[in-house]
Amino acid sequence: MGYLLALDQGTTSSRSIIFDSELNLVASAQRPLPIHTPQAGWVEQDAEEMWAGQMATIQEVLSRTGLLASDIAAIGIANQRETTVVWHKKTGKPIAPALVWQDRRTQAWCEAQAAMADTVQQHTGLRLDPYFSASKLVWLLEHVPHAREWAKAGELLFGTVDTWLTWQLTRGQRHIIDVSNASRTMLMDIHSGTWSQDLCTAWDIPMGMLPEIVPSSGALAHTAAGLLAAEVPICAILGDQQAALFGHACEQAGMAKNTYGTGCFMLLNTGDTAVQSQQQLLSTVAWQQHGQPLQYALEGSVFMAGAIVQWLRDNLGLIQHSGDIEALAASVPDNGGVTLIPAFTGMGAPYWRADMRASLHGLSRGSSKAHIARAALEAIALQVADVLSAMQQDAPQALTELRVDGGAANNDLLMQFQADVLGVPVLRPKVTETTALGVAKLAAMHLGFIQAQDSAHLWQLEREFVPKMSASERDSHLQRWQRVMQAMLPL
Ligand SMILES: Nc1ncnc2c1ncn2[C@@H]1O[C@H](COP(=O)(O)OP(=O)(O)O)[C@@H](O)[C@H]1O
Ligand SMILES: O=P(O)(O)OC[C@H](O)CO
Repeated sequence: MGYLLALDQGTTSSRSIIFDSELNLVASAQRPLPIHTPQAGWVEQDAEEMWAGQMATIQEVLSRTGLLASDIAAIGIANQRETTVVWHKKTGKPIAPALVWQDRRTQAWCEAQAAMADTVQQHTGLRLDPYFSASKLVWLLEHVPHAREWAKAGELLFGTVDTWLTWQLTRGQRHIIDVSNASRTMLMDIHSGTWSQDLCTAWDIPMGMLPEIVPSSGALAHTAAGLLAAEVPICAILGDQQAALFGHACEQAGMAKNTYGTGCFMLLNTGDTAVQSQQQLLSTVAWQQHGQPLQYALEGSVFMAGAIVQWLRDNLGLIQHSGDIEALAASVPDNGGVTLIPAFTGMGAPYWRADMRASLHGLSRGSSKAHIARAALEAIALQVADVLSAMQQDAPQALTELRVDGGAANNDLLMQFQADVLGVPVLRPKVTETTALGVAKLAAMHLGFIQAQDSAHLWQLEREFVPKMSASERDSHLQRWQRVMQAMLPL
């Protein structure tokens, strides 16, 4: 008894991580999660494969530690957000593959809804964009044969990945979504934390298929009898980026983190105020602890970060492993004039151009794969610089540090360049499983293992990257990036 099991269901992999009651990391298990791109702009995952992989990691981490299910005091779930699953209530079978957050097939639908953009922003804090679940849900209702008729008859259920995992963990007893995940559907009123009847009516979405919105912590559910050797309570659920914000102990307004995973997600805690962005950023629910008011964040979402490295690895074969990019990029002193605009799935914040596609600029006869590798890492950091600059206009308190995590945050060259182009120290913690730590901590707080005032001490610095670049060099990087970006924006 007394251990916490965090499920971190990301786009790249499913992970299960066990922490002890003081939140020391005990063990973890990981399974890659395949991604399918059957058409340009389409990005899918198999929801059943996702669940099977997640369950396998639970069993693996338990058997590796020798712990029993009865030793686990609580499960916390952190998940890739927006990804949309629709399944049959009776059989639990998905009606189609999960439409992943990166999927852009609903671009035309979003364009057709343009007149609703302001209403959407006022109600949900979001931009009308294919990124969010609502357009994906409408697409499934319109394109899967019989889907709308089944949905109207109450035979289908919708969920984001937390809903799907909880449904599986409880063997269909609980159909719930935590409020942070619900805030990413483009169907929730961000101020009240309830489903927007107006938006559901406008888009003909039967509200009966929507899950119950619950706080991010509490006695939310428990695993079904027979699934594990004991029934384990589920005490915390958060979208993975909100979980990382919590894991970084950014619990006070004004604190920010950036996660470098498949995409990059910078979140700034704005306390109990849902800031209406003037800079094309998103307003989102950070979390709601049991019995507490909603807390909010401003978010800049970048669609391609570590995924650029995966593209260089899998599509171009420039490297064998993601981690190899650092040595390749470090083998040249600079980018040799090469700029990569990574709009593989359009550009997210602050551009929001679903119609844009990626390009390589400034290639010469002397350009090598090392220059492209360097341009790729720089593109990750420069997108983050764009987001930070937008954020500072919305919430003008100066950011004095940036806490980082995610797979690509292990790349020292990238982190140094990030500190250089931001002009702000970049702080990498000892526990880089920040997402898992965040949701485990939220569960631990609910159980009383951890007190709010102890939270900050759980975050420990591993390395600080101090800006070293001269102001003129920084300006020249930022200006060149902007010049190329503006030139590549479709008319
Ligand atoms: N050393 C590295 N340098 C750059 N990118 C990396 C490195 N290691 C991993 N990555 C990238 O990080 C991503 C995986 O990070 P992770 O935080 O596990 O992502 P997610 O939570 O989205 O599944 C992959 O896209 C991978 O290419
Ligand atoms: O899979 P990740 O960790 O890159 O996170 C995906 C985000 O939640 C998408 O909004």
